[in-house]
Amino acid sequence: MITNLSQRILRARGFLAKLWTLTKPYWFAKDRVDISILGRSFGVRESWIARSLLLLILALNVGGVYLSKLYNLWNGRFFDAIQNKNEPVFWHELKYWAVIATISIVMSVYSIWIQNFLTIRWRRWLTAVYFDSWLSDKSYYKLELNNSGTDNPEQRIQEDCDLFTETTLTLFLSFISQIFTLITFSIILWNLSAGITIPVWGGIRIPGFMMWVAIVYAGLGTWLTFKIGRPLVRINFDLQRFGADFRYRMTRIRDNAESVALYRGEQDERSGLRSSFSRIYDTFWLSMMYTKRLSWVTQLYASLASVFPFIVASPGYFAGQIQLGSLTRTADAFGTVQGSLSWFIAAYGKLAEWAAVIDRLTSFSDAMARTKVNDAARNGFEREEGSLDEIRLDGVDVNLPNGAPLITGTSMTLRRGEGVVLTGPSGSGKTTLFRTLAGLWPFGKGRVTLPTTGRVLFLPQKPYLPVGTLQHVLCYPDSPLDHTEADCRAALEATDLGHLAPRLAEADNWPMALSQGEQQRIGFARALLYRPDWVFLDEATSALDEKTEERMYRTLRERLPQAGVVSIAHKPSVVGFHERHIDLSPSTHRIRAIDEEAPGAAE
Ligand SMILES: Nc1ncnc2c1ncn2[C@@H]1O[C@H](COP(=O)(O)OP(=O)(O)OP(=O)(O)O)[C@@H](O)[C@H]1O
Repeated sequence: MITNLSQRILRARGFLAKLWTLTKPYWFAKDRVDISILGRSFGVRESWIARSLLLLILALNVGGVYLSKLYNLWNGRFFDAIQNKNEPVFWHELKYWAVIATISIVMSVYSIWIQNFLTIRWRRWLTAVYFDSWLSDKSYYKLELNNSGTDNPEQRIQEDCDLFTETTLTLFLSFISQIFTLITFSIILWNLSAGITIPVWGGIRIPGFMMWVAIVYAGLGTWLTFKIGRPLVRINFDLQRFGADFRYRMTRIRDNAESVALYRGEQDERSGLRSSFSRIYDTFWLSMMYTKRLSWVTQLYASLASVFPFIVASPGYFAGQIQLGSLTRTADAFGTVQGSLSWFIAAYGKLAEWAAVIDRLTSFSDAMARTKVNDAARNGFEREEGSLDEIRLDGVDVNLPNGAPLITGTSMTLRRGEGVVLTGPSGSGKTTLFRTLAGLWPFGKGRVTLPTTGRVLFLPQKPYLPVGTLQHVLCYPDSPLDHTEADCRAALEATDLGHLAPRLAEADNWPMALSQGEQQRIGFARALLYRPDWVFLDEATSALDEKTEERMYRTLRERLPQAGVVSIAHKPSVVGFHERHIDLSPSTHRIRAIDEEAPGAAE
């Protein structure tokens, strides 16, 4: 479903096609949700709920237009009563007004409430589509690896999904309601125009005269707005992007607070933040300039609109052709028709922002879809499904993204239950070989045979500690509910972290609260809980003293005797904890694997 959306957006050409591909799936979504009515629960399609809510809002809007029509008629009666000094009718009409106003207020309040309810449902759905797509097939990783040019996915998922759903509904509903208004009031204005004669050449009568004036007036305003305001679309796009970049810089500082503090990097960060904000500042200036130009037009247009119908219709009034009530009704109807025809002008700012949001969301989907397509096409490795007990590399070349060779012609067999250590100079490609085994690295060729079943755990030098309680951190990537508190305590004890056991239920900023060595031992504790069939350790004991390192490896091997243990290490001490040693060292201009125990296995 998710990938489908991205693929469809990728194929869609043109703004409207992209808009439709982005909008349609929710309104036809097959997902079912439970709703509870009078204590009974029903499973209903999300799309049916969405359509029903939309219909309800439309019905309220049509009701609102009908009330405006009643108000227009009331306007005529009310001002005629004033002109005729008819006090009883005046008070009667005021009571009538109070009823219309009350109904109108109740309808508006509920229309807004239901619209908000629909917006948050749609936003929840779309946001889930985006974060599912971002998390699936490791897109979040590949987008960064491929340097896809997609900036700040988190902003697109959080802010753009919000803006898209809210603005689409607001614009659509206001557009539809303006169409209803336009039809209703065009008829009124057309009929009222019948009484108006243009005082030239002895008086000319043009059917629907005021209606034509409104069309010309609104057409002129729309054309001017479009001409002047067009650059605002691009400017809004940039403003959102620069805002997200600025926020991201600060997030990086927070995430690396300790390093920045130790380096005393505040000066550099400050100038980075300044220069990042200066882009926002400069772009905002541009936005101000165009908004000012646009405001000249829209303000003049709006001001003129309030007196314009009086000016055009006044000759009829002064000539005694129409009453004061008809004049005010004509002005009201003209204002409403012209207001509907000027929808584009009023909505221009929002439309510009909306176009930018659609562009950002669709380009994000494009990038995800492309990553998935390209990854499949570019991945030169032949991946074969093997038994749980063996991992094999046959004639594997690992390249850099630019195609330069990193490891060439490597063949090796890793067996479950055995410990293998990979060593080699810094930059020789050890971590990249791990990435290849994890299916993250697409650049290269050769046959990689991996088990399809079983559990695999990678322990990097700096383990990832998610936000949450210590138990959550410890159990990751399992759920904290998958392991009992007693198991977690035992895992902590086994990895010399017993002092943390009382804090299992505590939520803290764990990357800050734990030392590097403690974080690495959390990795080992995880392995004990996760019980993988294969464990890959990438310098996972670099921060540990030799004794602790030995204890960790011994515990790991004793507690998980069936697991294949594959380590990358620079420290010579680690070699002794493994049965085999593979050296990834440069030989002439190439880097190749030498399997010490099975020299024939290496090319
Ligand atoms: N995403 C990437 N894009 C471009 N080059 C990369 C990327 N990742 C790694 N490299 C390059 O690949 C080479 C091997 O990196 P790798 O991390 O595999 O080395 P390593 O042997 O694990 O090094 P170390 O022992 O220092 O950790 C390095 O020259 C590195 O710059």
